Parts: sequence; structure tokens; C-alpha cells
Amino acid sequence: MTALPVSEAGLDDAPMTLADGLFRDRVVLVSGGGSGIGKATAWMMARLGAKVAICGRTAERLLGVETAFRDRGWPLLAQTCDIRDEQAVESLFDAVEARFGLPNILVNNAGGQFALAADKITPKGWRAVIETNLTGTWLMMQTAAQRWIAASRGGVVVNVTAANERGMPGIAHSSAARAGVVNASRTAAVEWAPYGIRINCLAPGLVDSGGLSVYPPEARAGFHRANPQRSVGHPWDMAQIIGFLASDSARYVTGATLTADGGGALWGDLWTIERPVFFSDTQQEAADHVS
Ligand SMILES: CCCCCCCCCCC/C=C/C(=O)SCCNC(=O)CCNC(=O)[C@H](O)C(C)(C)COP(=O)(O)OP(=O)(O)OC[C@H]1O[C@@H](n2cnc3c(N)ncnc32)[C@H](O)[C@@H]1OP(=O)(O)O
Ligand SMILES: NC(=O)C1=CN([C@@H]2O[C@H](COP(=O)(O)OP(=O)(O)OC[C@H]3O[C@@H](n4cnc5c(N)ncnc54)[C@H](OP(=O)(O)O)[C@@H]3O)[C@@H](O)[C@H]2O)C=CC1
Repeated sequence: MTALPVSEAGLDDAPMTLADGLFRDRVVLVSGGGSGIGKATAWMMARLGAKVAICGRTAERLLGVETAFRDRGWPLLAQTCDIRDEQAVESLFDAVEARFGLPNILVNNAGGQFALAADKITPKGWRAVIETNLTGTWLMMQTAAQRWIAASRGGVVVNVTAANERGMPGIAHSSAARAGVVNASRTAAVEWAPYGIRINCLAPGLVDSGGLSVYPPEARAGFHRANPQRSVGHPWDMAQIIGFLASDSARYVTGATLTADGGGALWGDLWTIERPVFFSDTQQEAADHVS
């Protein structure tokens, strides 16, 4: 596959299949917009004319995007917010409304986890990951929907989950949380359809964002081989799919999950922690282990 750029200058020039001005004057809130997939999405939305708001826990990350947007003359609101904190989520939406008006599109991208064997995850660690990826994502989408319903306005949510239909060794907590998001999205897509609200999920496979640096080197070494395309995706690939799902081209799509994983759901073997000898690639090694 063709390499895509990772630098900010690269995001300015990255090839775009979506139409010029597609999101002109739309208000788009991107959680986790200070890095990786969220940052690429914020960039793409701004290139297509949107007024963008981003949030995350780390001020420095947000500041980096703020500076770049200011240099380009693009409107941006950046506010620190832990999506697990309902008060912080309310103030974030208040701030976006005060600056740009009610968002038209919510890209619920913030999330993450730590990789650890399932038998080693502590109750506190389990809760931290569930609260981030399930509760935090829920608080954001429910807050958006409540405001859209109160204003008699429709809106669009794109939830970023993970391609984990077969489960995902090393991240049982996150895998459970993402399955919860997919099902909550299907449920809410029905309940909120009468209000003109669409909700879909993007389930990425491995994407070459800075986020992958938290995985052990022995696991990272196998990432690019874990799907039939034998490669990892780029944040820009994810941004463009998010753009499609958020656009009117997808107006008949709701409650769906679009998997973008280089075919990893069909073929491939991925470990986010060190692969146990039992699952060794070498048949003899594995057989020796079983006997
Ligand atoms: C076959 C092919 C199919 C392809 C399918 C592909 C599917 C891909 C899925 C895998 C790739 C995923 C990639 C990404 O998601 S990239 C994004 C990565 N970025 C992040 O993960 C960053 C965000 N993560 C976090 O912020 C944290 O992990 C956390 C979610 C836990 C939230 O942090 P918080 O600040 O609330 O939590 P603490 O740091 O205070 O920790 C709380 C307790 O959690 C436990 N913990 C935390 N870190 C670890 C660790 N590294 N190891 C073990 N335990 C950990 C611990 O109990 C903490 O409490 P204590 O500090 O008191 O011990
Ligand atoms: N890269 C990959 O291979 C895959 C990624 N994903 C998912 O895609 C999404 C984007 O990840 P990616 O760009 O790769 O990695 P990043 O680590 O770069 O992005 C995660 C973003 O979420 C923010 N975030 C995390 N926790 C919180 C929180 N509690 N409140 C607010 N913001 C938070 C982080 O900012 P901060 O730390 O400053 O809060 C960061 O900007 C995540 O949900 C990730 O799990 C799914 C499958 C594969």
C-alpha cells in the first residue's frame, strides 16, 4: 500500500476523496483530537470547511493542534476534558455551543487501554478501561443526543471502537467495552432515529498512530503481519471513513459498524501481549509445549 504522510504538513496535502466544502460551517466535535486518528480527523474536517472542537486530557497535545490551526486560519476550540467525568463533558458541550453553536457531528474517538494478560488485570485497571471506552463514549453520545432532542435538531455520531469481533488477546477490558459501544450504538440508533439522529461505529484494525507505542516491542513486531494486506493502516485512512459516515452520503446508514482492518477479521493472528508458546508459529515448538 502507498505510504501516507504522518507530519502536519503531510496532513495538509494528504489525498482527499471527499468533496471540497463537504462540511462547510458544520460544527464538528472530535474527542481525542490532540493526536493520532482524532487529530487526522480534525484536520480533514477543517480542510473540508468545518468549525472544529477537540478535547483530551493533556493540554500540551491540544495546544499543538491549536497552534497549527491558528497558523492556517482555521477556527478551533480546544478544551481539556476527561470524557469519564460527566460535569466536564457538560462544560465541554457548553463551551462548544457558546463558541460555534450546537455540534452537528460528534466523532467519539477518545479511548485506549493497556495490554495485559486477562488473569492479571486488577479491578481498578478493568474499571479505568471500561470507564474510558464505554462510559466515557456513552456520556459523550448521550449528551449530544439530549441537546439535539431538546433543540429539535438532528445530528450524527461516529463512535471509534476496535476490530475485535473475535475478541482480542491482551486487552479483554477494552474488547468488552468496545462490544458494549457497538451494541449501545445499535440500540440508540433505533431510539433516536425519530429525532433525525444517526449513530455508526468505525472499528479500526491496527493503525500506525503514536498510540501503538504503548504496546511491547515483541507484540508490535507482529502487527503489520496480522492481516491479509500485511500492513497497518494510517490515521488518514480512518479520518476519511469517518468523514463518509458523518456526511449526507451515509444518510441511510445508521446502527452500523464499518470495519477497517486490512481484512484482519477474516485472516490473521494478533497478540497485543507476548504470544504464549502454546500459540507459537513453529508447529514443533507448539507441539512440544502441549505434550
Ligand atoms: C487479527 C487482526 C485483527 C486486528 C484487530 C485490531 C484491533 C486492535 C486493537 C489493539 C490496538 C489498539 C490500539 C490503540 O488503542 S492505540 C491507542 C492507545 N492509547 C492509549 O491506550 C492511551 C490511553 N490509555 C490510558 O490512558 C490508560 O491505559 C487508561 C485507559 C487505563 C486510563 O488511564 P488512567 O489515567 O485512568 O488510569 P491510570 O493510569 O491511573 O491506571 C488505573 C489503573 O489501571 C491499571 N493500569 C494502568 N496502566 C497499566 C499498565 N500499563 N499495566 C498494568 N496495569 C495498568 C492499574 O491498575 C492502574 O491503577 P494503579 O496505578 O493504582 O496500579
Ligand atoms: N491505533 C490503533 O491501532 C487503534 C486505535 N483504536 C482506537 O482509536 C482511537 C484513537 O486512537 P489512536 O489515535 O490510535 O491513539 P492515541 O493514543 O493517539 O489517541 C487516543 C486519544 O484519546 C484521548 N483520550 C484517552 N483517554 C481519554 C479520556 N479519558 N478523556 C479524554 N480523552 C482521552 C487521548 O488524549 P489524552 O491522553 O491527552 O487524554 C488521545 O488523544 C482510540 O479509541 C483507540 O483505542 C482502535 C483500534 C486500533
